[in-house]
Amino acid sequence: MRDDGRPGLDLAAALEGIEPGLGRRAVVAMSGGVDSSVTAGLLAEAGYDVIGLTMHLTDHGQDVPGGRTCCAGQDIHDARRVADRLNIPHYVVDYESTFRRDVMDPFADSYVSGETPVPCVLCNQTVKFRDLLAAARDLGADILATGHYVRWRAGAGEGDGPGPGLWRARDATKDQSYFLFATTREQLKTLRFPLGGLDKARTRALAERYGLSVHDKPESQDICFVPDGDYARVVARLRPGALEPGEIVDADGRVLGRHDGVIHFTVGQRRGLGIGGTAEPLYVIRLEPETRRVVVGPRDALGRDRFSIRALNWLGPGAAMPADGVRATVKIRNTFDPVPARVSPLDDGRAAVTLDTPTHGVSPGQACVLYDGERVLGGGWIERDDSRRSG
Ligand SMILES: Nc1ncnc2c1ncn2[C@@H]1O[C@H](COP(=O)(O)OP(=O)(O)OP(=O)(O)O)[C@@H](O)[C@H]1O
Repeated sequence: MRDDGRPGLDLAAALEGIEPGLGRRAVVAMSGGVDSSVTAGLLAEAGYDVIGLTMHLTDHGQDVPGGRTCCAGQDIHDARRVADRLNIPHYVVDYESTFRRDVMDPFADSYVSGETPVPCVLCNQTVKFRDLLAAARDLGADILATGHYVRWRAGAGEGDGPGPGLWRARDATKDQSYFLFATTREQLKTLRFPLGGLDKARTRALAERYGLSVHDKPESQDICFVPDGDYARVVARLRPGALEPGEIVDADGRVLGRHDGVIHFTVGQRRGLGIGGTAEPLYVIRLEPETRRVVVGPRDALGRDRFSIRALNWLGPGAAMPADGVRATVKIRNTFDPVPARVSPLDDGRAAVTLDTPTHGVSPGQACVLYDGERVLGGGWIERDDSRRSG
């Protein structure tokens, strides 16, 4: 493949990791954004017979001024224009009810139960890599590609795990591996992520090179169905009973104030507690939805070095996590740097995580993703620690 000579645009690097298409069929999940549009362009250029699929997921947030919603009218229109420009067929699939059932409802229930969920993982796990993957196979696809920034590599043979694995994106600032930890090996056999070796500037340069109108489209929001960031409003709409008031207490159970619903809080939060006048700043230490209590304390009380995770998905060497556990670096939030830990398997697909040093911000419902350097070893969901209760 040639480089077109523009500064910073190395097409050979962009196509690294993409097997030659040779007329094989690729379905591309096209959101109407620049990333998946360039993914489609790259695969067409690599010789694939490309079909674009856009999922209609929700029109939630349409009423929010300036909000870009996923899969709403404008995005479908953009995806269609890109497909026209690339001269590939494009279809829209309606997954609104499954998105509601498998992503939005669990998102709301998770907040109601005092957790801080990561709906993008659920969306990848269910809507994209279960339903869309099945649709792609029905269309005769050899591969399903998305515009996620993560690197896919075929298994390197013995000792390296039975099948393909995931590595962090070359561009650390765009890396989406945290949101993809739950992808199974079976799904990975068909999935490809052609942007894993690119940075965003190169992706935009490629979009221009392909003449795509979306080349300067703004980045999408963190959570596509909460375009203005007001997740509590979305939860309240889905679960009208969730806005029950309660008490803000310290670790000894002393009442310091009142709140209008645990869904407004997340572990580690400092702002918006509405309890001024304390000697030192207070943080949310724990949420107790059963009693509708928000437990607060000094920053020191936030530090935790042990917790458990559930629904462990293993992508490291071997078929499962070694029985005596692994050393890994673990990311407990997408925005946090990985920290060193020991992770040991428990029963029922759970694992015990022991951090080398206590860390702030361990939050039930968030994903804990395990890495060996750049390689994703897998991950699970952080569980609530029910051994601690306010007095
Ligand atoms: N509604 C959709 N229909 C089809 N595919 C989608 C849709 N939403 C997301 N995807 C796929 O999932 C990938 C990651 O989604 P994410 O919401 O993180 O978008 P993004 O990183 O902003 O990418 P893009 O620029 O393509 O929108 C997209 O690149 C695309 O391949």
